[in-house]
Amino acid sequence: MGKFLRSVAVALSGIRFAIRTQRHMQIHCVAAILVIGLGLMLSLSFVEWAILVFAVALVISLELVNTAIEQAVDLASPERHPIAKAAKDTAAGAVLAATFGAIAIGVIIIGPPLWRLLFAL
Ligand SMILES: Nc1ncnc2c1ncn2[C@@H]1O[C@H](COP(=O)(O)OP(=O)(O)OP(=O)(O)O)[C@@H](O)[C@H]1O
Repeated sequence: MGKFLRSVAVALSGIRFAIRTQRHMQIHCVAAILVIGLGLMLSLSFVEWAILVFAVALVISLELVNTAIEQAVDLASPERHPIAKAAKDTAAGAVLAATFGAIAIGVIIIGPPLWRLLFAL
């Protein structure tokens, strides 16, 4: 296997690890599938797709980084420590901030056409 393919394979195994072990990652993936399904139903514009895909990718990427930080902290500090807590809480905060942004983007982009579809206005 070439160097590039090996890098892709290890990155995919990291994603699989996060999906297998992190409940929040599973929730983000289900939400991403729902958003993409709704987007296909509502025939969004290219710009709307670009913004939605970016928002979804940002949340999933930050959840992966959060998982990496949790693993590294557990390895470096299996005992409880205020700095370990700060590292984990801050990483979780990054995911939360991106999730709020993605929800806002989803409501702004998907809300109006979904409303029209459901209530035929
Ligand atoms: N070594 C530690 N020292 C101090 N506080 C910790 C430590 N490990 C975890 N915590 C605290 O417990 C919280 C939960 O940590 P945990 O490792 O269970 O991750 P989590 O937030 O439950 O992530 P997930 O459920 O997505 O795996 C952390 O956000 C932190 O506040």
